[in-house]
Amino acid sequence: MSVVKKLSIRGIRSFGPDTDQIIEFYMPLTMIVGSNGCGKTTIIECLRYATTGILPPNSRNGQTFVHDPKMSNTTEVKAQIKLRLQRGVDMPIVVVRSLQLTQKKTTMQFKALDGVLKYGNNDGGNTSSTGVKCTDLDKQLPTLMRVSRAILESVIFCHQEESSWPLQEGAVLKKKFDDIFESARYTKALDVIKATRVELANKVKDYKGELAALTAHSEAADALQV
Ligand SMILES: Nc1ncnc2c1ncn2[C@@H]1O[C@H](COP(=O)(O)OP(=O)(O)OP(=O)(O)O)[C@@H](O)[C@H]1O
Repeated sequence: MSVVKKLSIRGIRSFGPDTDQIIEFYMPLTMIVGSNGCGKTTIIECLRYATTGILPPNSRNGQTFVHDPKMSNTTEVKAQIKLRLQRGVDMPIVVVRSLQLTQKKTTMQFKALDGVLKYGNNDGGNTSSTGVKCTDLDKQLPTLMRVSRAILESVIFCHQEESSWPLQEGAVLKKKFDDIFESARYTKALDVIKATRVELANKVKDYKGELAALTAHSEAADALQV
């Protein structure tokens, strides 16, 4: 099981780009309470983005996820989300994701920069990697947390705008459940098991043939010696 310990947000939505805002999470429950627009949803969005790399819906590919540069009278905002998790008794996982929003002449340019990943190993050692590609972080985090990306996306850190997916039409619902239960992986694993069984059965057949031939040779050799 993985536990969320600490989240630091800088330059996301209404969280300004000049200071890190730190949220600590406590066992067994942390309640986030605040007035409308104070940033509760942003906290969930940051947790989801940090663990899966999935941007919030309707965020114009990240452009409205990062703090608006105009609000800080600047042309560029560098944002950072830093998340500390705890896996097992004493195995920390730290992920740092950096984002950048630049005001060009007529457009805004959003960039997700390479991140940082640190985690403790079973043998007591530590792995620390900087400049990790976002796509690699997206794959590694769910594996390290031992939670599938689909469950992080649609269940644990489900965005409020997407939370009615259980009421959607059959095909959409089936796709969601297939993703959550990783049915594609299960079907693939079954195919691999079936193919391996056939391959091993053929090998057994060959070995049996070889054994029969060797036994016959051995009996012939014994007969010659007598
Ligand atoms: N790109 C942005 N730059 C700066 N501020 C932003 C940006 N996008 C959203 N905001 C502001 O961030 C806040 C978003 O807050 P959020 O939706 O997280 O609040 P909330 O506490 O969940 O509110 P509610 O209780 O209404 O759901 C709003 O005040 C919004 O105006």
